[in-house]
Amino acid sequence: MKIRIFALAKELGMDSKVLIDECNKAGVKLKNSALASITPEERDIVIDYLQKQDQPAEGASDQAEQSAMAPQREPQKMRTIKAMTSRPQPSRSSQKARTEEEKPEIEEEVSSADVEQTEDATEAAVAEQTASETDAPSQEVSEPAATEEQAEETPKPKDETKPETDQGMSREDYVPAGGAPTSSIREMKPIGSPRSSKPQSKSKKNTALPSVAAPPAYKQPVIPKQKKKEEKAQKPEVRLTADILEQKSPLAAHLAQHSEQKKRDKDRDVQDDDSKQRRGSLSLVEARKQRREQRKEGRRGFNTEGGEQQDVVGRRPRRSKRKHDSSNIVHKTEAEVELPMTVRSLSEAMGRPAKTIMSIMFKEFGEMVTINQIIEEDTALAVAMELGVDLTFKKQKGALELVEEIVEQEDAPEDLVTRPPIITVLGHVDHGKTTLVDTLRNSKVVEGEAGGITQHIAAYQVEYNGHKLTFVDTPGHAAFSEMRSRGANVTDMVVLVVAADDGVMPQTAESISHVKASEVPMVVAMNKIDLPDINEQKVLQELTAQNVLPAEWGGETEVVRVSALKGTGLDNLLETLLLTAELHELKANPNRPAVGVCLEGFRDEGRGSVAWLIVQKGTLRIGDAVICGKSYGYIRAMYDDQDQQIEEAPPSTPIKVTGLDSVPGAGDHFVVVGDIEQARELAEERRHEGRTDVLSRHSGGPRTLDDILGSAREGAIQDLPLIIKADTPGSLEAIRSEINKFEHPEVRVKILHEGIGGVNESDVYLATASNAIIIAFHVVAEDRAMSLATQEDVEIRRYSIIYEVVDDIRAALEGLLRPELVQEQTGRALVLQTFSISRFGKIAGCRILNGTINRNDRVHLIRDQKILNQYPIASLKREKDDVKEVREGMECGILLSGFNDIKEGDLLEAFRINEVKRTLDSSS
Ligand SMILES: Nc1nc2c(ncn2[C@@H]2O[C@H](COP(=O)(O)OP(=O)(O)OP(=O)(O)O)[C@@H](O)[C@H]2O)c(=O)[nH]1
Repeated sequence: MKIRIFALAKELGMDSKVLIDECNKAGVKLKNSALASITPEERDIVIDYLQKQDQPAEGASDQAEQSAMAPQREPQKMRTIKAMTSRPQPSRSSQKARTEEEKPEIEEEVSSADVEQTEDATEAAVAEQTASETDAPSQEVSEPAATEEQAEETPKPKDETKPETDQGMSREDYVPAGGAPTSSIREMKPIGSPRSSKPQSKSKKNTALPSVAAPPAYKQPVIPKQKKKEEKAQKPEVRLTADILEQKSPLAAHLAQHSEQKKRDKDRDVQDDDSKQRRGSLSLVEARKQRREQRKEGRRGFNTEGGEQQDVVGRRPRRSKRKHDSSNIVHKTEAEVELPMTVRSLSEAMGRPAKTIMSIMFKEFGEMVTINQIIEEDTALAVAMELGVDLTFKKQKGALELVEEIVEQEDAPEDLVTRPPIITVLGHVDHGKTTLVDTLRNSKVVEGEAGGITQHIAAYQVEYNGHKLTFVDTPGHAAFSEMRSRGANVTDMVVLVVAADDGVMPQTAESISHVKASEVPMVVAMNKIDLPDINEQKVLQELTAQNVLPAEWGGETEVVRVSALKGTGLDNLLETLLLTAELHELKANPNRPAVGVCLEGFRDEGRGSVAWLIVQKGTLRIGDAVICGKSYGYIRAMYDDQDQQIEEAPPSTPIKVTGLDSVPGAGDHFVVVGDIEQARELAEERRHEGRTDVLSRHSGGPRTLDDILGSAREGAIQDLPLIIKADTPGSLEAIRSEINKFEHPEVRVKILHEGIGGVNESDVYLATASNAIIIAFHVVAEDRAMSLATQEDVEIRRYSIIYEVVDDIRAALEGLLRPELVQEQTGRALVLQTFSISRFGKIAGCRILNGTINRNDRVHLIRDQKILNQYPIASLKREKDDVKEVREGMECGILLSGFNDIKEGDLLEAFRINEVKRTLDSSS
């Protein structure tokens, strides 16, 4: 095979002309053309020549190089290669251990050895080289003889010759693949034979490179190892045996359902296809008929089979295109809206579109409002009037109202259990109230008091025959009424202490008035019966004079003789009290958050703020969060009336507690709330508002004559409570006799207390507690009473002429009478025609026959001369406009509220209701 010069030059990295020159020098005569060709033998000669020129000392290796450069030979001839004996023989084991990296060293050894190059050997080397590249590992494993080893390695020294060949190299002739400059002489290989990359690595070591920039370090591309595929989660082996399927397991059921559904779908598809096919062949009329039938069937199926909707072929039930069903819109004539209100909430409350409200507000007030804008009550009222709606406001409950609600919350009858009675002891000073309580509880309270006069309310519990009784000792009846005036009406019954030696005294009389006003049962304890020279009958007489008729004289009041000092008759008193309590069935629910009253509050040096409380409902426990008036806190410690620490206090238990942040006032209610934060908020709200605690104050009843009249109009009061103080018994008698002349079944004067002398604090307290007014005839009020009256908003009316008193009382009583309601006819209208409008109802087209019809009037519906009923007017229109009034001769549209069966020829008789004031003389 001829070898072209240009190919050889390329192989050797030489210029073709240079190679031709070299060939000529080596004795191989050639034409001066790159296309000239040489035989392989000639090529070997040339190469040999070139090598000798470059490396004269390494002549031995030239032959090896030549053999490496040798063209293809048949591989079977490789066994004829002669091994060089001078070459150091590597041990078998070391050879085996050699790796690819070690090979260059071996090649060096080989190259330095004298190799006897023969033609056969050259051929064999080429063949071996080919084999080594195609199956390199096999070389190392199979090296039967030294000759073979040499044959393997003979191609490698070829790189040693590179520097020589590089000398004549030009860049134009050879640019190695990949652009990296290389000076290695390429070995001659048969066409198509793979090249070995091994010698190239070696060439870098020994070749003299042209002075060009260092090639970039070549990095063997790292082929990412293929990630080991994650093994799929092993699925449990589920075998659906016939048994399982038959057992109707959920899976079996699902599969059955699924297959059934599939089958059904398939069938339907087939049907559809059939119908499509059929449709194609049917005429239009027939097809329509068929579709109609199918729809009918579908509807039937839908209606009857319900759940089997998938079988239905018919069309879905048509939905209404309207967003809102206008028939559902309710146009109210009365509405209640919660404050604060927005246009939206007002619209919802009245059942009118927000747009309408906004347009009214724009027209009437020139206000542009949005749907979420908060509007004032007045504005809302005006809008409501415009729309013919009677609007009321519902105010959101404040925290205080919520507490009040807790206080007044009624318990279910089944939750109630009997509780001890709370008994207040009243009476004149020094008649023995404290001694009585003290003897009952066997302690020495009296001795501890300053001057022996009760300064504070105190409460104690007494046990008798297994029943508990709670006694409240007050400094006097004023305190009792004061408590009552604060709404802290803890007393279930009263023990009126009357000293047998003293009889009924002014404060006794006042106490009686207070008790009567409070309407609690009373038991009289005739005390000091141990004293000599007492007149029991006289005491009974005086009681009777105060309208307290003793039971022994046929009255209702039990009078028990006792000696508080000696302890005489106390059993009898306790029994009487228990019996009275039993009669009144005093019960409370112990299982609810505690509610009660503060009897007294004070600051204790050791314990801080201490409140003397009495539990009315529920059970108070240590740790409860409490609000009491404007004070709040946790119940830190609790003491009973013996000053013993206790953990909880059921209903009717008097206790002293610590833990409140400040000292609460007497009469303040306490309430257990959810947590301390809530208690704090409530207390702060009260303090912030600066208002007197709604719980500790009066219930907000009327205090003046005008108030009384005002509340009377609401039907709240039918009694006129009076306290009459006069200068003389004669004046008192005259006033009483005049007042008693007023007799009316609906109203009456109720004299709570009458007395000679100026108005005192007791009177004011009584008036406060009973919402009474005080008549002061020819007398004035004491300074303290006056200031108290101002403080408590109690009216003290001063008179000097008896007829003025009578006239005012008459006016007050007449004010208490509910006004008479009189109907006034305003106009009549005849129904000419009716129109049914789905959004509103039936509208009567009317003509006004006489008078006027107002939007706020009510209407009698008259049909065939019979009044069917009366209805308010929901809407009054002239043409399309809402109007307030329609006059005689006009036509209008009337919509009645609550009646939708109006007919032509009906007569509408409009009327309004007027309130006419009544007098005591007029018949009711
Ligand atoms: N002989 C006699 N003296 C009594 C009796 N009860 C009370 N006393 C005396 O009457 C005086 C007044 O008794 P108190 O118990 O302080 O009377 P009070 O009604 O509580 O007085 P104030 O606390 O001021 O309202 C004391 O000196 C008692 O010893 C009794 O049954 N017989």
